[in-house]
Amino acid sequence: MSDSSQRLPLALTQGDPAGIGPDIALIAWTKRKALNLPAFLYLGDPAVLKSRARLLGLDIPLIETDASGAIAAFGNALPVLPIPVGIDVVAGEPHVATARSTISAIETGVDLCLKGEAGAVVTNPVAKAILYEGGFGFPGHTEFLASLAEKAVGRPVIPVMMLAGSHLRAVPVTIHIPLKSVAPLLSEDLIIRTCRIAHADLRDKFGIAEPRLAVSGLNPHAGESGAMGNEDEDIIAPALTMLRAEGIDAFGPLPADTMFHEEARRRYDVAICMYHDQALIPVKTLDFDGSVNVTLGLPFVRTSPDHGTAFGLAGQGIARENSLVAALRMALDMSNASPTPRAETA
Ligand SMILES: NC(=O)C1=CN([C@@H]2O[C@H](COP(=O)(O)OP(=O)(O)OC[C@H]3O[C@@H](n4cnc5c(N)ncnc54)[C@H](O)[C@@H]3O)[C@@H](O)[C@H]2O)C=CC1
Ligand SMILES: NCC(=O)COP(=O)(O)O
Repeated sequence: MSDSSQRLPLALTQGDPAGIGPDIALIAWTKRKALNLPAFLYLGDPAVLKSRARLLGLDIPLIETDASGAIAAFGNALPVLPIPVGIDVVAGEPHVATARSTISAIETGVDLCLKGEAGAVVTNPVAKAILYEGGFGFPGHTEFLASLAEKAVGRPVIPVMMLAGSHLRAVPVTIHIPLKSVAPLLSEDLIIRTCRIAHADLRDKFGIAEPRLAVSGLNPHAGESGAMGNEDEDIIAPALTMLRAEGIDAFGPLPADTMFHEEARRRYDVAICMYHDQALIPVKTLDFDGSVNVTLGLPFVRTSPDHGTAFGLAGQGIARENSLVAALRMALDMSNASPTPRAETA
């Protein structure tokens, strides 16, 4: 079964219950022995799991428990901390009525981490538009988790999204904003803070003694000496000068089109990119099934599969569990690297 040294279960949120979160949680559990999976506690509605298991033709025992019972139960049953969704969920048909339960699962996962009852929170995908319709006031998990962390530790928390796969780690400096808002939002300060957090977490949670940061430009050819835009020279380059003065190995701004080929990737540990697609396209193209979305800068560990809700696959038996498995493994490794929730020590 799971790593015998695992002290705390991982808290796995249900995500959007109409998406593939329940499917991949069930499938991962069936492979727990073969994959030597870390034990997890599913936070969500057992009725949704049962009906999804029926659709997938799986006979899976569930056990309702709190975090304290999850590791012992995991070998024989899928441990669930019940969070009812309140309606009959149809696989592949998202409904705004489930938003409260989706959010509540995330809050519960964070709470368990901060109380030292779970080693990490692993989030299944949510449909952002459904949550917005339900009144959710954050672009995604990343910013919501930071807000929950801020309340717990009583100081500002800057979350940094990193997508990590077998070929590439990449961080978008700006995340879920319209492309037209990227340039106005970029600042030396934002780039410096993002790079500092990526550097610190790669060192402390990923065991990279001296992380090398390759920083992209914003414009084609990193601005071509100002002919194709000024942000590269006026904002990114000065930020890198400042970071190097602090002893951080950050270089660039690099033309983004030539920094992701195989030989270029050997020169760095993480690519710092200026916007969402600049970072996520190469990661998902190189390793869609094996990459993980991890939030750096938090006082607890959070990972997630790199993919979304894939509503068209829910209940069909064709969703692959690989990215969730990678997220569970990474969560355990990271929580072993920083076993004490920082809220307790703040
Ligand atoms: N962490 C999160 O909560 C994330 C949530 N999303 C949300 O997911 C929703 C759908 O987004 P899309 O852009 O369509 O991305 P998506 O990742 O759900 O789907 C993209 C393509 O990959 C396939 N796919 C995704 N996961 C798969 C898996 N495990 N096995 C096999 N095939 C898989 C889908 O069928 C589709 O063809 C959106 O509402 C978005 O906001 C997207 C990314 C991350
Ligand atoms: N494109 C990545 C994504 O949507 C995940 O965002 P988050 O919910 O982890 O903030």
